[in-house]
Parts: sequence; C-alpha cells; structure tokens
Amino acid sequence: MTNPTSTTTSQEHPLYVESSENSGHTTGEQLQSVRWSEDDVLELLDQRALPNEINFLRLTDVQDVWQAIYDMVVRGAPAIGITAAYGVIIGIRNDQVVQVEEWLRQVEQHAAYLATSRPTAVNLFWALDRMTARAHELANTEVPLEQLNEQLLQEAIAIHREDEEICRQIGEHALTLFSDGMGILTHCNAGGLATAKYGTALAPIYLAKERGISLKVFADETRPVLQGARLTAFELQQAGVDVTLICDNMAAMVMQKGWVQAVIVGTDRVAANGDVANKIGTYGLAVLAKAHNIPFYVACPISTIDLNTPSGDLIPIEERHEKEITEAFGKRTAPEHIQVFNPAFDVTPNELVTAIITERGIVKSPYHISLKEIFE
Ligand SMILES: CSC[C@@H](O)[C@@H](O)C(=O)COP(=O)(O)O
Repeated sequence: MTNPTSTTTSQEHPLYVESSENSGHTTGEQLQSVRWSEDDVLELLDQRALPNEINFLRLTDVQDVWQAIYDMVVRGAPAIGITAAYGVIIGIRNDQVVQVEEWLRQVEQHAAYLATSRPTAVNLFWALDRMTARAHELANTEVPLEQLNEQLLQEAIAIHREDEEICRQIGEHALTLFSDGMGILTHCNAGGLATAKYGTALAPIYLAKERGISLKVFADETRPVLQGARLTAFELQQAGVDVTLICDNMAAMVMQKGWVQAVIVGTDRVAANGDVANKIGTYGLAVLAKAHNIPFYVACPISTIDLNTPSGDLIPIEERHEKEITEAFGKRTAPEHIQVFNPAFDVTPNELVTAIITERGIVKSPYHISLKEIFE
C-alpha cells in the first residue's frame, strides 16, 4: 500500500466478534468484506490474511483504494465494484473544489483512475459508470456544491445494499436447480466475501442451509492464490456448511466417483454470446463436467453481463505477478529465471455452460438471444 493503513479490532468495531488472529471460533455470521464506517471511512477486510487473521484496513486515500483492489485485499467482481464506488467518494472528498464543473471533472478523473486497477471484472467499470452517471445528474440539479459529495455517497451505498438483495435472488433461482443430498463443486470464491452478502455461486448453498436442505460442497483450492482454500472453505465452514476442500487436480476423480451432481461458479464477465470469464481453472472444470455429464452453472448479477463484448476472446484477461506461481509457503518453489505464464482468468465457451443464473431468473442457450432478453 502506498500509505500506511491501520487495522481495526473488535474493540473499535463492536459489530464483530473478532481478533486480529483468527482462533477458529465460528460466529455463524457472515463477515462483510466491505463496509462504510460510522465515521465515514472505507473499511476493507484484508482477504490476503484469511483465514489466519481477521483484519480490517481503514482507507482514506484514493491511491490506497486502487492499491487494495490491485493487491486483492478485496477481490471478487461485485465486491470490487462496491469498493470502487466508495473509492470515488474517498477521492473527491480529499479534493478542494470551488465549482460544480470542477467537481464533476474530478469525479470522472477518480473513476478513470480506479478503472485501471484490474481489467477483467466488468462490475468495476459498471459501478464506476453508475457513479459518474449519478454525478452528472447531480451536477445538473440545484444541489449546492457542499452537499454533492454526500449525495453521491448515497449512490455508492445503494450499489452496496442492492448487491445483497440481488445475491439473495440469485440464490433463490439457483436453489431450484439443487435438491437435498446433492454434491456441489465450486471453484475460487464467489461467496459472501466476494459480494455484499451471500455471494453468487454460494448463495444457493447459504439458502439451502437456512432451509434445512443438505448439500455436500467440494471446494477447489484454486491455485495460485488459493481463494477456494483460504476463503470458500473458510466462509462455508464458519456457516456450518458441509464442505470438503480438494486440490484443483482432484476434481476429475471426485466427479468420477459420482460425488458431484452440479458445478456452480461465479464470473467476472459474461460476453454477449454467453462465453464466461472466471478464475483460471474454470474452463478445465467445465470440460470435466461435460465429460461426466454433470451440469455446469454460472451465477452472477446482470451487472456482470457485458453485452458490449461480443465474445469471450475479446474479454481482457489479467496476467498477474510470476511470484504467485514461483513462491509458496514463504519459499521459492521454482528455479530462478524460469519463464512463467500466470493468467488470473480463463474463458469457458458458452456451449459448456448449462445455464446462467441471475437475479432475474435462469438463462439458457441460445445465449446471444436469452442474455439480451433479460435486460428488456
Ligand atoms: C461473485 S465473485 C465472481 C468472480 O469474481 C470470482 O469467481 C473470481 O474469479 C474472483 O477472482 P479474484 O481474482 O479472486 O478477484
């Protein structure tokens, strides 16, 4: 991080029973990855430290918000969007502007800057576009300059609150595809930690738990950053869900044994033809699911559907630092100077996607028609 950030503890924030070292105590309550504090500061759960430590970083500078997204303090498409929306407020609040036109220019500048933090998740651009569109509306009203920041903050709060309800609706639709006793495999983390609450792919699992429907979840560890092991296994275990952690290369065997009746994942961007970008390894899972005749579901809010990108080969795929692959367990695990390819996401072709589950319902092939229809 460019500026030092402080961590908060349970004493400062009585909402959560937490210590900086996670004792393994299960609260049954989902941790929020993004929160806007009572004293108007953006607080992010540092997901890099999970599951060992529960630390919240307090951010008061737009550069630190950019860095937190880039460094994956906060990650997951919807959570990145929510964070960036608050990031615009953090940025504009630190500016000394004397005219509405200047305020609007600065809002646009902060949004453009935050948009450079990560390239694949379209929710980032969606949330920033929504913030700038609202800023334009506000600039054309009689709202006095000194109230503009507060009014714009309400848009960020709305994006945050709406996401919780959207995820719950995704969960309701997705749960119609699952039944008692099913084995479900998931990849990466598309849970509460990646969203305002519930998650996308994990939402039906939380709703099933609430309703006494028993599901057996297999969580891929998700190399190289281990979102499955560190985050999905952690949050499902906290919620009392039956979850089993496997290495990514064990998914085929688990399917062969007949333990999995559905795969469900989140996504960072769905192209207009239904091609799906998600965490690296997702494509392989979709191929495996087809080979074993298992449905492959993708869960996302409609803000993740990008009708402006015609097909998956046009989705920008982030490549991350080689150290994610050449180092592990605090040690170097590959020879020095080895060539490394480290894409953070891959694209699953639409023909491998059984259905896409959104807050508006379940969408099936032909996606170039059905995806357009859900926006109507
Ligand atoms: C509801 S989150 C959906 C996706 O963002 C998720 O599956 C994913 O791939 C996250 O990648 P990450 O690199 O951890 O941000």
